[in-house]
Amino acid sequence: MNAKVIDGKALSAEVLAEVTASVSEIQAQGLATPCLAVVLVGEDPASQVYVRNKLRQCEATGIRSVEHRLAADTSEATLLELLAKMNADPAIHGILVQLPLPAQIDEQKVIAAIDPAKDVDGFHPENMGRLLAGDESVLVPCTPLGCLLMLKHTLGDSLKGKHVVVVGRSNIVGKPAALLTLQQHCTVTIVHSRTQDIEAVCRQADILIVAVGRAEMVGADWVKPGAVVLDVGINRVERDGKAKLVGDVDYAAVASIASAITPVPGGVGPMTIACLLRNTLQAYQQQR
Ligand SMILES: Nc1nc2c(c(=O)[nH]1)N[C@@H](CN(C=O)c1ccc(C(=O)N[C@@H](CCC(=O)O)C(=O)O)cc1)CN2
Repeated sequence: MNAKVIDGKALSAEVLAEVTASVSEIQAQGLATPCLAVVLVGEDPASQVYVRNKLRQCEATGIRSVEHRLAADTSEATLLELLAKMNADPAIHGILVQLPLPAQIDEQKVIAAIDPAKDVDGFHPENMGRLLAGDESVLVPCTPLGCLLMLKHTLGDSLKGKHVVVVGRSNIVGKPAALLTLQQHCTVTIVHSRTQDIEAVCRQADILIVAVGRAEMVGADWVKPGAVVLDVGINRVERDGKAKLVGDVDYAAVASIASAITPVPGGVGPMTIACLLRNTLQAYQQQR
């Protein structure tokens, strides 16, 4: 079998085109423009790239953006003060704090300080709770939402009833990906570093979503022939003396037995940013 490549760049362009059309309509009606505030603390090179791409896509879709770049030694109190100001500003509809944060700042405290209505990352405990309760109007984390859109695009109605195995149990990807696929009537299993015979459990999956942060950990012997594989990992490795980006899945090996697979780069990553802008539009519409 040679897997179909699920093209995240093409699908994210479709999502962004829909956002652009909605923003144009809002502007044509003379309404306020949707606005996203992005906060970056420190100089992490990967975070700088992601933030730059987020701001670029805001511009391309017509969404207004406000950028706050804070020094790496910024105190938690200063960041919380900034968030309180943005929560109170009616011209800002979405707030995003780029993760990871420097060690002196408590990530959970920061996430909890964002107004849930403006939490376009969907990380706030109130939004996580609403997702758990099956509330379909809640803002949900962008990467798992991107995964869901890719699965709907690939499988359509046949997604229902499929056995999804999610590898990884993070709050940002693993747990929400499990809840979103459960909402689509899938049968869901989460596996993690302490799971016994993890390969055997993964081999039962019709759909395998891998988000562990370990380069090429999932080989062909983890995958049932014909399975759909979504690779959320982004790992920078050195191969033959050159820097290379690889996922958590051994792409060449797994593509030979899966029915469909996401590449790295160009798979789930671009969907994350497209879904952020989709969430910003949703937050705007829900605040009106
Ligand atoms: N506040 C948030 N912080 C972080 C999130 C998030 O959703 N919200 N997710 C990740 C980083 N991230 C977005 O912020 C992100 C990661 C990767 C990509 C992407 O497009 N990747 C490309 C490769 C780009 C590269 O060269 O590195 C791809 O896979 O094709 C977009 C967004 C952690 N922090």
